[in-house]
Amino acid sequence: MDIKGIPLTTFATTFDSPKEDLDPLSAYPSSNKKLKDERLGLNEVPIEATDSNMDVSSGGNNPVDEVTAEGFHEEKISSWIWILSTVAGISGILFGYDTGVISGALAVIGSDLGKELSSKQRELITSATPFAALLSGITSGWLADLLGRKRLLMYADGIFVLGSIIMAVSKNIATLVAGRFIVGWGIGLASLIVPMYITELAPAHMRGRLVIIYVVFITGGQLVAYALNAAFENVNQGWRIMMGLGAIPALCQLVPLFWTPESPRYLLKQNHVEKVYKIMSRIHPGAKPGEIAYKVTLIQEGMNFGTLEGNQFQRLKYSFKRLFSVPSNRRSLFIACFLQAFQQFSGTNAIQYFSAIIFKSVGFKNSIQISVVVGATNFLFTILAFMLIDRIGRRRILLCSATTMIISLSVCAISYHFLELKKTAWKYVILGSIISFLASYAFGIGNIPWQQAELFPMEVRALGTGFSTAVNWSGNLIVSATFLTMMESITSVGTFGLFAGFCFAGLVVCFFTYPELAGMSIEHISILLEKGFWNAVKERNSKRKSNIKDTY
Ligand SMILES: O[C@H]1[C@H](O)[C@@H](O)[C@H](O)[C@@H](O)[C@H]1O
Repeated sequence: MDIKGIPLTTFATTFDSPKEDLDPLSAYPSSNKKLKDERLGLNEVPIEATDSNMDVSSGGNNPVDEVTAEGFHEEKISSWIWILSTVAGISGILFGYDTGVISGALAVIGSDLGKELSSKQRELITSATPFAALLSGITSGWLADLLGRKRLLMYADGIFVLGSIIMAVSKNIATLVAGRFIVGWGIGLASLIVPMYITELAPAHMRGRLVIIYVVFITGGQLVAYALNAAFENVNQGWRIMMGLGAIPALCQLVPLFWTPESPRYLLKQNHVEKVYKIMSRIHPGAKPGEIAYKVTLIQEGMNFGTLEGNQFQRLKYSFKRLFSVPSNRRSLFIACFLQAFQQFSGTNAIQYFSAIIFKSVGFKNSIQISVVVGATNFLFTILAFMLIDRIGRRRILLCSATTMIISLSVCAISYHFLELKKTAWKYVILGSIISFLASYAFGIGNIPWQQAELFPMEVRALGTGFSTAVNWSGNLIVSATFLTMMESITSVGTFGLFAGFCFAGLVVCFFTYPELAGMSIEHISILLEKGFWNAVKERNSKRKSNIKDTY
């Protein structure tokens, strides 16, 4: 038996393990911890050919002996990985579009649903989407393990289409709320699955960029929505078109999804080794068959196989137990949830969703057009993060961007103080500080929390990211539902000052708990977190100084 011409015994002879001799994926018997750690790069030595990893049977010409940790970085990666990440990322358009379009739609809906909308009804229509996303995030993690990432994404598209149609044809408030709820359910599902799917597919050194594709689509979707809000401002029943348009990206994604493969890590969990082998060979066209088998082995070793036996309920129970009982999993959960909370409590969506109202209230006449500029800033700086994240690293980007967010929000709060003293020129400082806040936000905390799946080992990944996705949507709901009330009760100075305070707390916590994860294989991250937050941070800082890279 062999895989693509590589005798499976190649790997068995490597480790002298008669028990596992027919399975390349058992090339690293768990008992041989030192050797396994070395092969996984945990002993911080580049993997080099030694007598013990040479294939004697192939006359010492084993492709494995040419594999070094550095070698994985320099090999050719096919453009297919970009196509797959882009197809998955399209869900981001739906997320961004549906969260961005509502403010414009509510502004023009008038009495089209029978009578003028009250504030309570507006709130209900707005919050139905984040509320449903929160519920689906928290309840659907296990579905990603049961049905697979790809299939669930296809269901999410079906849900989007249904929700968009219901919203477009709604005749009363209840139907519109139902449509918004259905769309929100799809958004919650997609925001759970897409980052996980891309993370599980991506080679370590480009994972940051590939996951950000999703956020580029989110912010792109928001920008399109703000532009349409401005364009449809005076169109009779135009809000129906705006809502219905959401179905188009969903349909555009559904078609190519039929040809998209399932996540290799999910397939491995289902024991579809041959399929994984094919996917990996396509992603790494330059790699030799032995190198591919080696990569697969590394992934499988890190996935802790055999622990997810039993029926669905037992597995869920097991995952749940492991998530909360294993210290490194708890740390992963803390970081993932904290980053999502930091993102939302920075006040970003209060500013984005209500930007037209904010700018109108400080004295700008063309406030809807200015909110398009706000959306464009978010989009452009997400693209900048996309270009730089794998080079600069997540931690450095995060700490820098959080610092400029704090400064921008503080300047904004101070400017409101002077504006209240009737010094109207300060409105330009408010505009500048809000744009600078969003630029810094988009460059760092706007995208890094969506790297969440890399924090969790396979056995708890779906559940863990389900929780952190739910934190994102709860934060979104709380901040957007309380922003206007806060502006009234604690004033604009107090509100922006409070967001600056949240960001300061976020910066401090990230400094002590969030290690640099760029370039690490996802199987290593939880092993790193076993050492504790601060030790992990220190270890990765010193590793980056000595420029030690990781394998796939
Ligand atoms: O990462 C995204 C992005 O930053 C969006 O602009 C924001 O509206 C979302 O809430 C956030 O999750």
